[in-house]
Amino acid sequence: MSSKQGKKQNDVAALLQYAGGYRKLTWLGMGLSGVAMVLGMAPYLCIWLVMRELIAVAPDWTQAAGISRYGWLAFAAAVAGIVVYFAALMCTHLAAFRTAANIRKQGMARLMKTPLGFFDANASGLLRNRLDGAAAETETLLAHNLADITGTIAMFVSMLVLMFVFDWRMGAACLLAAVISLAAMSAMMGGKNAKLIADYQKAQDYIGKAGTEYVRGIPVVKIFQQTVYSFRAFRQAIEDYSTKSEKFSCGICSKPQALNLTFTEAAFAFLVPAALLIAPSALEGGNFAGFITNFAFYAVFSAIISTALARIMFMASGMMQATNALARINQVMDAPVLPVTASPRKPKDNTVEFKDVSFTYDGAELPALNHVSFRVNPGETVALVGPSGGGKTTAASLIPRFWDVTSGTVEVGGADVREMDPHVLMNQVAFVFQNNRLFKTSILENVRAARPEASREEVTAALKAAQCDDIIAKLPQGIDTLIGTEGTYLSGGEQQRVALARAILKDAPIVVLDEATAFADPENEVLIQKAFASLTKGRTVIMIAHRLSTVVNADRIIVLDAGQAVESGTHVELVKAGGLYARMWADYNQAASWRISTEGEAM
Ligand SMILES: Nc1ncnc2c1ncn2[C@@H]1O[C@H](COP(=O)(O)OP(=O)(O)OP(=O)(O)O)[C@@H](O)[C@H]1O
Repeated sequence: MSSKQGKKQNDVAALLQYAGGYRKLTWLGMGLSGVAMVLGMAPYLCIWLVMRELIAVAPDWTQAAGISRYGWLAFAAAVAGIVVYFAALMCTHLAAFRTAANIRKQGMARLMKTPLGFFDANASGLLRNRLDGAAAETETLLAHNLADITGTIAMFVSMLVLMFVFDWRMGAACLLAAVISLAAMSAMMGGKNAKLIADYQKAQDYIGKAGTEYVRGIPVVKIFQQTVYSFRAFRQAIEDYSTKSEKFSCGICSKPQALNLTFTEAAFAFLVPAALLIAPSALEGGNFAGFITNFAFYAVFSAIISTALARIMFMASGMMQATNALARINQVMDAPVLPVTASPRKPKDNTVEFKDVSFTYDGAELPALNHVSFRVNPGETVALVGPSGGGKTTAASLIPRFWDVTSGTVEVGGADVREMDPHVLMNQVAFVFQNNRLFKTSILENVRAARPEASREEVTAALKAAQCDDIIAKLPQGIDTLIGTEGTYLSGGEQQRVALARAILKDAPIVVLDEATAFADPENEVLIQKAFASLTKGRTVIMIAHRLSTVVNADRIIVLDAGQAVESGTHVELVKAGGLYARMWADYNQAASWRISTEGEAM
């Protein structure tokens, strides 16, 4: 057996690992399918027996007493074949459904243990779709193709037996066509063509990805009046696909495919000359009736050769699908896992401390954070400010372990976050980031996601504290309204308030929030500020501040510039110090005064 074939079998075995105890059902299904196929051959044998009897008694057909018995036998075998095949499919389907369910479950479990930062580079929706698609493909493969493998093998073996048992010469003539067809098929799949197939599949994958990117970018194209040609990647993908599919078609579908197609249907073409060669000796030998019986049998039987070959083709494509599905499943199963300590430490209090923290993103040359140290005492509010790209979001992301530090430690309550039980860490800290997603479910369930055991009253109170009364009032079914459907969409500012209600309900002693109100109108902004106040009251707060007006009252301000904490102090201290913060404050005030004067002129 070639190593490639071995690998494909391993792929199937690897997929079956997910079936657990149900694997036995797959084996049973495969066995039954083989039995069904042998039973399916029995009617052909009966046809031969009927023909032999008819020819033996010709022209006095009334003497053919046994033919009805053979007829019933053929009928019984055909019915039994169908029943056994049905049972085989029941077994393989049960195992396939279980396998697909297990793949989905294990994949989701793996993704739950993956550091959150992983999803920045690998969209979670895409991963889920990939897993879902591969699991669905596995279902078809395990439910049908595997059963058909044994069926096809059984069909081939019984076909060979029947071919040689009556007249090996005519059997060999029928088989010759099959051999040529198989050789053409293997030439089609192997050698240079294997590369053509791989290139074609890659191009197909690439066009899919480029297409998705293109559709996502349509709004930008429209806004900036760009032509579709600005989507060079997509055009390139189309061109690449057309070249690869042309090469694929010419390589695969030329000679070998022509041979394959011709000879799958050509058993008869070899049978007739073979019969003409054998006929004289049959006449001389005095067994012409036997010869005619055999010829008639092979003429009928040759039809199933093309069926058998078609099944082999399906089998090969099923194996390819298995390899493909497994590769996609492995992408999810091989996702990195957040290391979890065996003996976790408990936080003593609600302090957050960065001790000489450095962090470099995978593949980046420069660190996003460079030896940063600061401490936030329980109940304090500390604001992270600084120019764009300074490292504010990165610093905040290290607290929930979106990523782990490259060096130094991030501590919560005196415990290194890497040494804490992730559940304890998550219960200790509430996070409100800019892209807080709301689920396509009711407002009630969206908020309750923070604490599933919370009562309806608690959710309502959290929504009230997050200034969501106006949102609830305008929704047809109040907090039970499904959002994201039938026109019940929330604006960016409204979504942020619902996300704040979620964080308020969580009632964690430490809050990390990204104060982004860029998309909120003035009315929404006031409400968001009030919601922030409810959320942060009495808690340890680390706030990523984009607008300096919100940090004036912070207990401390850390200025991050190019990954370094360049200044630290209160607003008054930092303005007095005359450094980067003072310049940012001056710029901010100037911008604010420009806004006031232009608004004044407009009026
Ligand atoms: N996922 C990522 N992979 C690689 N580099 C990243 C990633 N996210 C951020 N960076 C880089 O890390 C540096 C710090 O980025 P960060 O988002 O923390 O800055 P920021 O101060 O929050 O900026 P802003 O105010 O614009 O949100 C930047 O140079 C940025 O390009």
